[in-house]
Amino acid sequence: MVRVCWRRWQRASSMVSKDLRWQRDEFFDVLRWRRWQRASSMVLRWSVDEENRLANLFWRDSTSLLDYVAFGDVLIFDITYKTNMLCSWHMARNAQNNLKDEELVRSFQAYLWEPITVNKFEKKWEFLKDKVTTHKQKEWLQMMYAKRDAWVKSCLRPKFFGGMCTTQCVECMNKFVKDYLRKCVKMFECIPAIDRAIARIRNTSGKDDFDQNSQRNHRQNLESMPSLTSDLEGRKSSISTVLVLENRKEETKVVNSLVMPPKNSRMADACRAMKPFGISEGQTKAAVKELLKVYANSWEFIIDENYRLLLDFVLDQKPEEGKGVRSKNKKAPSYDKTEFVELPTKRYCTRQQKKQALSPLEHSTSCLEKSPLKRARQSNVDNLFSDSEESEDSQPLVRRSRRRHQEREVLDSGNNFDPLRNRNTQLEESFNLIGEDSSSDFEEDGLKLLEVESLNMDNKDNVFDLPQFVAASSTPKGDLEMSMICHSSPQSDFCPPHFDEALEMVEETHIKSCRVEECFVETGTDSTFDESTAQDVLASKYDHLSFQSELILCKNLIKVIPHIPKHIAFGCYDGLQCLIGFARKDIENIFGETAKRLKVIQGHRSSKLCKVEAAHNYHSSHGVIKSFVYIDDISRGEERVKVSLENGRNAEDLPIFFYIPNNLVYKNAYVKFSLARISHGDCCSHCFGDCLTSPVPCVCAAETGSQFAYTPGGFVKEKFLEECISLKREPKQDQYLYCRNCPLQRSKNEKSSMPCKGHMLRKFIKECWSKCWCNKKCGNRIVQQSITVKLQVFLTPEGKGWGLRTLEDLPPGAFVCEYVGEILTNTELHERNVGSPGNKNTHYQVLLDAGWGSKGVLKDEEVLCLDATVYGNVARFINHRCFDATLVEIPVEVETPDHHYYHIALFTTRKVDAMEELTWDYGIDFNDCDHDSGHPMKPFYCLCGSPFCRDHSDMKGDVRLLTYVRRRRRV
Ligand SMILES: C[S@@+](CC[C@H](N)C(=O)[O-])C[C@H]1O[C@@H](n2cnc3c(N)ncnc32)[C@H](O)[C@@H]1O
Repeated sequence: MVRVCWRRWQRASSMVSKDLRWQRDEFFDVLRWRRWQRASSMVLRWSVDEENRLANLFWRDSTSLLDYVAFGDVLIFDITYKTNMLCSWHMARNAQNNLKDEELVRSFQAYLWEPITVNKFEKKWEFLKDKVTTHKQKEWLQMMYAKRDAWVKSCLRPKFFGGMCTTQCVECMNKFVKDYLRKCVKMFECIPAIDRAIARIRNTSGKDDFDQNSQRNHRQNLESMPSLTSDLEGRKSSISTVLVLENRKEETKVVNSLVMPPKNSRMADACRAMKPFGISEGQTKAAVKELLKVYANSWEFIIDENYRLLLDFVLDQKPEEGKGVRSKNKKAPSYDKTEFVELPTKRYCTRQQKKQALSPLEHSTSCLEKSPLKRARQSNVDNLFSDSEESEDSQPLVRRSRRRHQEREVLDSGNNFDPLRNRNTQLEESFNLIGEDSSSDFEEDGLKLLEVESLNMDNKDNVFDLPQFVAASSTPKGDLEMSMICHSSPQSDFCPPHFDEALEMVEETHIKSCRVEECFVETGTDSTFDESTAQDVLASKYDHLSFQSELILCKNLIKVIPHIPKHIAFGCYDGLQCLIGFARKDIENIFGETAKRLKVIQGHRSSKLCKVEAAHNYHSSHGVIKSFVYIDDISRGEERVKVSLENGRNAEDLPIFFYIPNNLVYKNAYVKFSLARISHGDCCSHCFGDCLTSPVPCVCAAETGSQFAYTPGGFVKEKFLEECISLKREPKQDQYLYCRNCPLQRSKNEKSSMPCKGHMLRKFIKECWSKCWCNKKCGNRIVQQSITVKLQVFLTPEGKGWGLRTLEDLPPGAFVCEYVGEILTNTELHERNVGSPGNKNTHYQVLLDAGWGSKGVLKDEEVLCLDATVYGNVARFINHRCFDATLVEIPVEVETPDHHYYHIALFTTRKVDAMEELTWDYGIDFNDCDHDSGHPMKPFYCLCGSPFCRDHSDMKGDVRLLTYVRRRRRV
């Protein structure tokens, strides 16, 4: 049986002949005249694109609504029809012809059938490229990628397409509807034509129903009487005279009175049936009375087809006539009639009622909740019901923050392909057009619909505790990550902070330019509840967020927020070193066999966490009890290899910082690498497989004189390494660049800014990356592979604090690690340091000044530096050594050829033995008395021990002595 109901016509404007611009007023005049005069229960929504052409059109009538509630059927027109869009069905077929590799075809087709976000699309595309084995495959995929604008838009999640999310043709329906449309038909001619097609379908399905019913009735009639239907009535009328028919009707009434349920129960049934549509008992009764008058007190027409007549009757009441149809206290929405042709509907119902409306379909409703896609549909049902105004007890859809981001997006004037931005613009347009509260309009994105109670600041204390700690960061790829850690003692009525409020808070304090495209809540608990109880508690707390399906409960705090840097918290407990925040299981993993010998102090009774005496006491050779701290992996799995920490000498305070494997953008830094925004010009389409094996080096090698900087073994080539080292060790005057308007001096805000002190000209390496067509294991991707060397943080004996050493022998030119931290603008760094007493932060700050002076005046947001004080990786432990350091830093471009942002990669300068300390020359001028060199790391008394040490300060000896004494005392 074909049921047709919601009709959504995506890109319907394409039906208008190309040079004919969309004449909106003309169209709506026609609509008003043709349709809206007749059917006041119609709902119409549309949005227009930048050129004022119709982009989306959606309409439904009362029958469609009934059908949708009952069957969920939607008619979608082929959105690829006469557009530049590619049909996914045809694409899938072409993929088979061109790729000729089952796995590759399957991966490609996944794009077509699975809903996806822009970022995920780009990320997944990388994997696809990795599977390419022939040039033909590469060429075809390259072509499809270039044309992605024409097909991926419709795969983007999550648009409501009535259960469909691709550009696939609805072949059977298309074929049917096509017969009703002529070529180059105008829009306003098109709609009646489609209506005719729909009417035909309904008629056919009605006839099918009739035939089926008749057969059944016939059988039933043979057995018993009570199967009188309107169909039977119809048949009677066709074979009887008027008189005979009247007699039959009288007989029918008598039979009805015998077999039909009593009047009261019929009325109650009718009220129950109308309730889901927001029609009150009073309204139903009034309407039934009217109908009974018309139909000579016969209920059969009213009951027929699930009270369809009754529903139509109630809905078709004009507002002024609709006694009781609309509740008195509701105001009519103030539509601009010139824009919005007719009141879209007369249905008003509460969300509660909406839920009830679906109660006959309880089973399917419960399924809806489980599936995001279905939930999207559910939200559209909701919106359909509430299309003109919100009922009193309905909850506003909170979209403040997201909309704010959308506005920003609209302002953003990048020309690159960004379907999401276009979509948002259209949506905003549609809101304006309709001129009603956008929160009650149809949702473009069911998955993101946040049905959140509106925030009542006055009542805040009762609603939630403010988060103890909020951290936000955005990755260079544009993702926003936010972490909140709250106390959750079992006694308190714990409620997680309001999501929207927290988002706003973070936005105010941390983020200026983020886009929230996806909201997933991942949460966990450290409570003593068992997992399922905790799950229930959290689910109930987050119930108002409608996030149930995304709620992920993790067993312990370590995994609470998996994508957020982990805080390695160390502290002192009764004079012993403690690790706080580790689960017992993790401690056991770390300490393995020795865990049994550790004194594990159970932490708060509320916690699975335990405080661990990490100081493993043992007797030294002198009979002194010493403590030994060993941590298996300070990166906690963020790196590919474990990075251990060992403190075998004394109980020095352990470092406190958040381990991050990649740079984070703090606030204003202009580092936005959304994959979707990188243009073709910035990526190398000649790459293929492993670029190092290619006879002709790809464009990425241009930076290093058309030769790759790496050997096939993954080391920096000797010659290039030598050049980098000598640039660093013996810089010549002509190797310095001077800015016309030095940002370092500028940030000091002094009236008479000092001239630039010069920035060293450095050699860059350009690596292939995600957008290139080589595979992930391409030899020209070394820094991106992150750390592969076994490293250990240890306490230096000379008094330099913590240091880093290698646990394996390393050849010259080996990549050790990247210096990772927060990316700040120089102004932000300056502000941060001014606010920190004694400039404590400066120990971990590095400038990204390799390209300064080569271009014109740098804008503030392009003047960048890294701060690893709070967020950093293992490189923050690398100490300085004058001149003959074991490491040299080489700027590496990965995502962008623009030199204002790059990665600081550290490579060995020579062969380094296992257990040898890794050092690099910070480039500090120790003799700069004013500390005005511009280097963010302020000079210290250098204890590098190099024969070429540049620090000739007399104090050095005293510092060494002090350190020695301090250490002796501790021991
Ligand atoms: C990037 S951190 C290196 C890690 C640091 N040692 C720690 O414990 O975290 C830089 C700081 O380490 C210390 N440092 C590094 N190299 C040093 C050296 N050669 N002599 C003395 N102190 C040094 C200085 O305090 C400097 O500000």
